[in-house]
Amino acid sequence: MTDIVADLQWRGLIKDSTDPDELAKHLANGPVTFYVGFDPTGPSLHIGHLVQILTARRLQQAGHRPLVLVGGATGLIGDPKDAGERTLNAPEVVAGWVRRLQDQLAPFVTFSGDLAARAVNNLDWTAEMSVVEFLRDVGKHFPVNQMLSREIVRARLAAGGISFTEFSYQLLQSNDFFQLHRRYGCTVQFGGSDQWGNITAGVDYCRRQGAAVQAFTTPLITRADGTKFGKTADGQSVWLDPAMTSPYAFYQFWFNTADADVGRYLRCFSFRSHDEIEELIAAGTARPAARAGQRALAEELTTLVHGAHETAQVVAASQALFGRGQLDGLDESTVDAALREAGLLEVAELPSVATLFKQSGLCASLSEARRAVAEGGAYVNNERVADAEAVPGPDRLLYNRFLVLRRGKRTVAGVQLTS
Ligand SMILES: N[C@@H](Cc1ccc(O)cc1)C(=O)O
Repeated sequence: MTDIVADLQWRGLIKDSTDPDELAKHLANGPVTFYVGFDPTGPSLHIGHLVQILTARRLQQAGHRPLVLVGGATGLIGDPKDAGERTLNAPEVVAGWVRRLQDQLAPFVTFSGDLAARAVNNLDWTAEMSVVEFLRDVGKHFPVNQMLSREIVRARLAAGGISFTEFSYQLLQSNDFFQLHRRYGCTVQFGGSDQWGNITAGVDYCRRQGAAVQAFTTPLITRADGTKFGKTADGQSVWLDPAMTSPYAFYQFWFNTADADVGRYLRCFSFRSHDEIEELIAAGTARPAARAGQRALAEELTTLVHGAHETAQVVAASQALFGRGQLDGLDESTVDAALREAGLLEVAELPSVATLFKQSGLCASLSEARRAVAEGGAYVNNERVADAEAVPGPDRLLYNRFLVLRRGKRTVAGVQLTS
């Protein structure tokens, strides 16, 4: 067995733990069944969940058995958050999200072999519990004064209050840990650092009933410049669902990682060896402009989440857009996503090249556009434009609707003919 705790520590993936030495010993002693839970609060997981998803994958690769929980019950209740009371979602909606999240999580772990993962849903043991059972068997173990001292509860009380529903959430998550211990011998729970309160409540609850369990959290991923991790340049969340965030945008998100962050992100997200990561970091320090670390990170994560074909497409598209490859070989969906990311001008009829360069924002005025053409720095579909007044013919359109405009080496925009 590899020393997974040392590896996780090297990668900066352990924030809190019940006891790091005990945890290391426990995980060194043979296969351990562990769990991590996700609540269905929407139709897709996002990049903020990736740390937990990949930590589960790492633990399985290190010889442990994952229980991947999607909270069909807890998703109906809502984990209290700073922003205030959540609105309850309809049970059918939550059930649909449970299925989507289960499908989304499945590719990251293996469901066969000795260490086969298991998908679990806390609705299976929560729905059947009666109120009397809940209050007698679970509630009796939870001192309200301790629950009140939790940071999130204090914050919510100070900000006006919290419903009994959300206040009770931690009892459900605690009961999950105990149920998974009883049913499958689960002895470790981990989650994001915001889960430490729920997780320690569960550890206490299990231990009171004689179950020897341990837990840890992964840290919140931060950016060196203080802005929130997980948003694209234009402030959109980065979702794992390709219909919500295109693989192209997903790739660009990683590719745009700041030099100050890339070393930390490689450790935390990449499955490369420590040596390979150190080499990429050293290469980045020597030649930051080559963005070797960013490229490696973007390729690896896009492949993990969207597969090799999509990754090859987005890499080809990001090169082709900037004149370093063929536009012809790209899938229509990739062209669409890439141009949307670059900025897409929609027109009902094609005007002159100069007008396109102005309307797309690549040039500030028609005279600037004419100058760009005269200087040989204006391209349509990677072909240098000779005549600023010429109107591109329909034969120039990719997939009968797109044009790629480029000014110089770096600035690209798309045109879509909408008629
Ligand atoms: N509370 C977790 C999800 C979760 C739900 C149930 C559990 O047993 C564990 C985790 C979250 O909001 O992210």
